[in-house]
Amino acid sequence: AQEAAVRTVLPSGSSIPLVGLGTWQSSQEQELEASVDAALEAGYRHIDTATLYNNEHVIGKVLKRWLQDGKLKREELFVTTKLPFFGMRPSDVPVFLNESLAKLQLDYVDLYLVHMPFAIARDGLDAQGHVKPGAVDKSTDHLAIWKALEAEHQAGRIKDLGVSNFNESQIARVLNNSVIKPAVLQVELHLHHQQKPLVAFCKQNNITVTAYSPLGSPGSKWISQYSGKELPDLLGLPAVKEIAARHNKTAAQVLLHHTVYKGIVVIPKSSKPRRIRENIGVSARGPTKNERVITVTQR
Ligand SMILES: NC(=O)C1=CN([C@@H]2O[C@H](COP(=O)(O)OP(=O)(O)OC[C@H]3O[C@@H](n4cnc5c(N)ncnc54)[C@H](OP(=O)(O)O)[C@@H]3O)[C@@H](O)[C@H]2O)C=CC1
Ligand SMILES: CCCCCC/C=C/C=O
Repeated sequence: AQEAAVRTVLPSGSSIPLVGLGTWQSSQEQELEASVDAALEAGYRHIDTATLYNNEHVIGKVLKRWLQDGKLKREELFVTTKLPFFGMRPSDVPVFLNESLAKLQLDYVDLYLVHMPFAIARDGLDAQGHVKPGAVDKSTDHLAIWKALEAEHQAGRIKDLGVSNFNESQIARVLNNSVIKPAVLQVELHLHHQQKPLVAFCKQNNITVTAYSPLGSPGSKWISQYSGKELPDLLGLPAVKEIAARHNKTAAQVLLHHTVYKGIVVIPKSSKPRRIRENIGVSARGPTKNERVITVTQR
């Protein structure tokens, strides 16, 4: 819980805790309620959600209870949610933000991300989660959406703005044509996909990076489905297990530490209280002279 207090400051002056709770694929209500409770008990103050996850109402219910009971102050919390790819028109921004705030039972979110750089029609995904032919809306205008987001920031309903799954040129275009700069980039990032050039670009531009799928999203097929590349079981890698044994840590803690010590935020998802506690038990300090850093070729 001590490490949970480690935060990185964003341009607005707010600060984002380096370890947050991921909640994608956590839609089973009772299980998610217990997970958020366990996370808050363990010292998490950063929760990552999205319109797409269909679970903001559950998170809101737990947060309201903690806030009402006086166990938590709003300013201690850091809540991120995201504009869905079926809401990529400027006029959609207030609609989806209102919906998120109502479900989360909050007056503002700490961070609002454009979830994906592309847009699809509301009914654009098939039952397998694939984009239906013709469903991509090529008229999406990132700058027009950004202006609508800036208006919400101005109105005090969003503290910081950011993007997710954007590449360098997409981020640069927003950077060069905005008043409120993107504070955070959330991307897939883990031992086998360290995103070094993108991280360096973000650092140069004062953008904090958040690593999603920091454990490699074990058990989920979505990374291989969209990238076309199979990820090994990162938790089972011999080097990771060896380091874990040497430091009396778990494999998950080794993977998270490898990202967090570089100042990159991690948002591991778990529905298991024991793992939720384990995942926040990582140190943000860098390696000492005698410690070996794992070097892995990017895929
Ligand atoms: N912006 C974007 O486009 C995306 C954002 N995200 C965000 O990032 C979060 C994390 O990414 P996600 O893809 O969920 O993947 P993670 O890398 O966080 O892996 C989650 C999986 O790891 C398991 N797990 C968690 N902790 C441990 C542990 N200590 N030991 C062993 N297994 C563990 C979980 O199982 P169990 O629950 O059973 O413990 C779950 O199956 C998401 O929940 C979401 O908030 C994710 C993908 C895309
Ligand atoms: C076009 C399909 C995209 C799948 C979205 C997966 C999102 C995951 C979590 O944020």
